[in-house]
Amino acid sequence: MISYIATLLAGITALVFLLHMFLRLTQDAREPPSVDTEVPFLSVLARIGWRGLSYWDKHAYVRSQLPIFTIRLPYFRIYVVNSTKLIPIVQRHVETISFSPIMVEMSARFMAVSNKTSDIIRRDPMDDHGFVAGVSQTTHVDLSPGQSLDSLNEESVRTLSGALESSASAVVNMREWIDKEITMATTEAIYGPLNPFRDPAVISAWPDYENGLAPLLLNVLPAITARRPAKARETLVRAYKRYYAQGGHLQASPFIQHRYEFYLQRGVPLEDIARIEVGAAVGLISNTKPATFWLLYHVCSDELLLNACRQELMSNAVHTRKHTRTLDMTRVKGSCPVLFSAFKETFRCHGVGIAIRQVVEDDVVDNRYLLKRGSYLLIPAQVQHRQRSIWGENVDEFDHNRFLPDESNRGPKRRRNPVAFRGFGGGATLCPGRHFAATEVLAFVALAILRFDIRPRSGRWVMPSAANIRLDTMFHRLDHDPAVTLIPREGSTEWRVMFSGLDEPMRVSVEDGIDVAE
Ligand code: HEM
Repeated sequence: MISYIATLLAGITALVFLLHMFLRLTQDAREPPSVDTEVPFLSVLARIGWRGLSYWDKHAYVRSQLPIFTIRLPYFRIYVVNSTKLIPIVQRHVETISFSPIMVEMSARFMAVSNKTSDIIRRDPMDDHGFVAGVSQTTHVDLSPGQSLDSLNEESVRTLSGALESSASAVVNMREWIDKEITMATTEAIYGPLNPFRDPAVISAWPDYENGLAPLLLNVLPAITARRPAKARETLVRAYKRYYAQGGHLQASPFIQHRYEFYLQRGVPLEDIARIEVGAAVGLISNTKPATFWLLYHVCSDELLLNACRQELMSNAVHTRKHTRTLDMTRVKGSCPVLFSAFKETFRCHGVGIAIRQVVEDDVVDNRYLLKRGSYLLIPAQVQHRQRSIWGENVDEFDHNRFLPDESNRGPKRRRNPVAFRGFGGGATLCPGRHFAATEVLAFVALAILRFDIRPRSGRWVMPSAANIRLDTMFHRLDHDPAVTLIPREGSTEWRVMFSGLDEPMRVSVEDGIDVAE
């Protein structure tokens, strides 16, 4: 028995020694240092298996304060960028560190397009005239400040305002309520009168699809691991095919029309246009819903913040005429600093997106770190959002005043590094939907708190836990859905919405000049 154990221990020691040798031989000294190498390749696998996606930000960051480090896995490397200084540098290497190859891979897996379309998507992935770059350009144009974005904003806010009209109290599950209204407001604005989300089959298939994105993306034994989401996806694809066949896109927003023309010019068949757009719908609605939930939760659960938001909305953004009140969304966006500060703090505390890129060619960043071709590179937003050196000692608290402009005039403004705010990502893949999403989130919360007292059924607000971070989400997902009572505040008042100024960008990223003064 003793000799058996001794042999086993000797075998394990030899294996660990060999793995260390292999690691040393294959890791270039100029590469970022590798971490979690007690047993090379295996200890990191065990930790990822144990902690899931929270490994990338929580564990890897806590273990290592390195500006950038390497995770060695059996077949590939992952570089994780921690340093705020390195982020803009890495983001400038668009030719060599790119999202395009990942986009190509993802479209084949989770949209399940035909081989023909897969080939079209794969064409020139790194070229400005390639498919991936082309869709991105079209999307950015129609979602940037201008006429197209104005009409999307007006339509979605109008739908929200209609949906939140009520003169009687109601009990709702808060997440379910927000999910439904945000989904309908967004999709009505985007898809127009033949919106596929008017179909109850689409509404009921959506959660299975959205909750199953990770298994669809991973594509390991999909018949077993992704059966439900794949079935839900087919229901959605059928509805989208009907939408295009009936000419729904001809009455839709320029965003949909231009994307449709782009696909047609590239020779994508109708079935696959439907598949691509079902995939794109995730970006349209899946992050706006939890963002709205968390902002409304924080505003309603803090009496001081609630009163401050109501007061500034009433003073700065609401016109009253007899029994009619009009909420001016341009003023909500530009003249309600407390609500806007709470909005950004919500993104700082709950924004958990992990930007993922592939290294397309060997490259050296910041004149010192060698990144090897074929590796992946991650920029976890949570690492930035929890930097004590940037956000201060109260980094772990929700401080709704954190982003208030400095009105104290006590000398020159101290500015925090705005790169550390990554609620909408940054660089070449900065979220093009940020102006639209921000307008919608603020509109929902403003209308909800002006029209209702929102009280938790349990008697007190309890912060929902959101332990699970998932591959497919940019925001904390809730583990349970709190029940609340909506009590109308002014029964006889008629509410309207308007935009007194159009073409207004939202300053929600470093690229927009976000204000993060202290
Ligand atoms: C609160 C809501 C939203 C959040 C938190 C959010 C967050 C993000 C983030 C973090 C990225 C960057 C991903 C990366 O760098 O890898 C991104 C990209 C993107 N988002 Fe959003 N987003 C939201 C709403 C929207 C909406 C409403 C749309 C469309 C109308 C949209 C469309 C996109 C697209 C198309 C990209 C990819 C951009 C590219 O590759 O060029 N997003 N989003």
